[in-house]
Amino acid sequence: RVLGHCLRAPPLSCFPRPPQAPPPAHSPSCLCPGSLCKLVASGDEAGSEGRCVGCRRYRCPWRSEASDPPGAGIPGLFSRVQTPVAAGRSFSTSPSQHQASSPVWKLGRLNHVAIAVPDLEKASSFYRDVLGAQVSEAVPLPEHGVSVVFVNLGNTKMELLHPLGSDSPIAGFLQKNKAGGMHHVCIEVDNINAAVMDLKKQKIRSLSDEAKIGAHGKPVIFLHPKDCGGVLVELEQA
Ligand SMILES: C[C@@H](C(=O)O)C(=O)SCCNC(=O)CCNC(=O)[C@H](O)C(C)(C)COP(=O)(O)OP(=O)(O)OC[C@H]1O[C@@H](n2cnc3c(N)ncnc32)[C@H](O)[C@@H]1OP(=O)(O)O
Repeated sequence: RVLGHCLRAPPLSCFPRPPQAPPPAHSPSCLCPGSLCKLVASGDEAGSEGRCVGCRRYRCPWRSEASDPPGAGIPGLFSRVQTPVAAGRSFSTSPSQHQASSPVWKLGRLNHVAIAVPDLEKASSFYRDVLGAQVSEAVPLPEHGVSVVFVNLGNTKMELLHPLGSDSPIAGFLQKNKAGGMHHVCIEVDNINAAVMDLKKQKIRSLSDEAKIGAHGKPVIFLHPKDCGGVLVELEQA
């Protein structure tokens, strides 16, 4: 029910399939038949918006690639012109809706989930020694007022944040949340400047005038949690 997940199967079980799997056969967990995909590809099906009705993928293995929209199928990037989830569920998007907004930037993969921690060594030890994750050394980032430890999870990362310096944003957070807790999520975008301009038009406030270089050496910008459903969102240039 989430963009990129199969509607008819447990999430993530539809695609990608194992590399060795023969593509044409129907996956046991995906009920997407080739005929549906062809209808979608030719634009005959209401709500197609260029995606497979069955598995919701632009690059459904059962459909022709001829009608993929620009940018579709780039690993990890979702088109900005995709239908909101609610409309997608009802398959009601018309082609004219699809063309209404130009895709100036695209949302990508989840880069990391950041956790504010009162004790960096204790938190590192939990992820490394108890959960068995691969954990980095602590990295000081004075320009952000934090020390950071990265926990590698394979498909994404966690970022353990501890205050550094006197005016760290994490210090205030930990005053309110003594045991620590989830601080922000970081999502990649393919064009951070276009994203910030577009979001500004939509009255989503950025927390700095321009992007700064973040923990991975790439431009990042934070969006106000009050404009993002109560979640502090960091955008990072992919
Ligand atoms: C290295 C880099 C990277 O990953 O690349 C990083 O992570 S740097 C990570 C550290 N850097 C940042 O966080 C930079 C962006 N953050 C900020 O500018 C600030 O921390 C704000 C998010 C604006 C919060 O500012 P401040 O603490 O001064 O204000 P405040 O405590 O009064 O909070 C204002 C309202 O926002 C809420 N609020 C505060 N922090 C929040 C958070 N992390 N998640 C969700 N809501 C949050 C508060 O509960 C409050 O709501 P109520 O009014 O309802 O009580």
